[in-house]
Amino acid sequence: MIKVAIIGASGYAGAELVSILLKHPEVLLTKLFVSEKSEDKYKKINSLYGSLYNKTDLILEPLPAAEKLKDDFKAIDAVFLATDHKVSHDIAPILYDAGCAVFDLSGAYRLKNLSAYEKYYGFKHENLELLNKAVYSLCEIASHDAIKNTRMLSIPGCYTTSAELPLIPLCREKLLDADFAPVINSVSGVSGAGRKAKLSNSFCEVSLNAYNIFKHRHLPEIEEYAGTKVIFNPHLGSFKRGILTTITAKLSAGVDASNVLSVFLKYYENKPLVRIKNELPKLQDVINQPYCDIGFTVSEDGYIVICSAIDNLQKGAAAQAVQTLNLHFDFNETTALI
Ligand SMILES: NC(=O)C1=CN([C@@H]2O[C@H](COP(=O)(O)OP(=O)(O)OC[C@H]3O[C@@H](n4cnc5c(N)ncnc54)[C@H](OP(=O)(O)O)[C@@H]3O)[C@@H](O)[C@H]2O)C=CC1
Ligand SMILES: CC(=O)N[C@@H](CCC(=O)OP(=O)(O)O)C(=O)O
Repeated sequence: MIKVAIIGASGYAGAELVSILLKHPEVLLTKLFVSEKSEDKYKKINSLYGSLYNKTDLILEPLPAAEKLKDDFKAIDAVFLATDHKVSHDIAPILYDAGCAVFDLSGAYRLKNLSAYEKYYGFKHENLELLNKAVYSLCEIASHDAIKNTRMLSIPGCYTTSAELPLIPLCREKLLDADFAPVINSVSGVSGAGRKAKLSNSFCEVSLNAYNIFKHRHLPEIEEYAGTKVIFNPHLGSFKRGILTTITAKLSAGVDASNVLSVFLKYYENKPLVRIKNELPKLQDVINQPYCDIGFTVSEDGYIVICSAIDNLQKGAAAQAVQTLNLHFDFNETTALI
């Protein structure tokens, strides 16, 4: 059994982690943390999330101050950071030095392109040594040896997971016309914005609208890992969870639907959490599930439209983080997930 802690456990991604990890036979969920000044400190997590009633009595503890953090985490094998990017940026090195395997769900350790942190995240990255150790854990694509051999695991973004799983194979195998930047339209449920109340996420304000076009922080992440310029159009939808992504691209000359299917099967046939479908995927098939469903259609004149569907809190966050933990500790990849 490994001892596991979650920082940011009262948030949407953190609570999803609790729910998954309670089912994990190799994990002893030991500690849950919120910020030092949290309104929820010392509450039971099951008082915030009724679905956890009778499943755990764990309490949300205030995170100790930085000076104490290293000693307090020496007995912990793995820690999940379900915290804001800057919080993760600041505390990950301390937890790493305490000897923990660190699974960071934020964007703080995803990009190797340093200038993107200032432009898209609004802070200068100051932990370059740890950033160099971080492995970007898109589990179906990343090297499993790399995931095993580092203790700094950076979990991909939610929109990016839904875009990169279809795009990376097609870009790597040069099936897409490089002169035509793929256009990615994604619609996310409101839980993607986190649990804290904000006017833009309140019931009467949420509609269906695009936002942050050309400046969303997942744009540099998709471009870095798919290796292509893209146009990324995120949308907020009036539903709780899930992301449906529709990608329009132009195929390279001579490429047809059978070539696309062969490449998807080459990458994903033996990957239990990516399902290649012969129809366009639906959100309802992946909600509360750890899967990414992918389907596509090709026009007679060589364009392709690919759709992917994930649950933002599962394959887009907590399930992918647990999948990474499973690979890191050599457990079965889907333990506690399916
Ligand atoms: N929601 C989603 O779909 C996805 C989220 N992510 C990423 O996961 C992370 C968490 O997201 P999400 O769950 O939505 O966010 P929430 O806002 O729902 O939760 C944030 C959590 O962090 C805690 N927290 C805030 N400040 C601190 C601090 N200084 N120290 C310790 N804990 C703190 C909050 O509790 P309190 O404020 O009470 O202290 C809360 O538990 C973010 O980096 C996000 O970008 C990634 C993929 C998808
Ligand atoms: C609907 C909504 O607001 N979604 C969030 C993205 C989800 C998220 O948490 O971003 P990371 O995956 O980078 O951590 C946003 O656009 O900022």
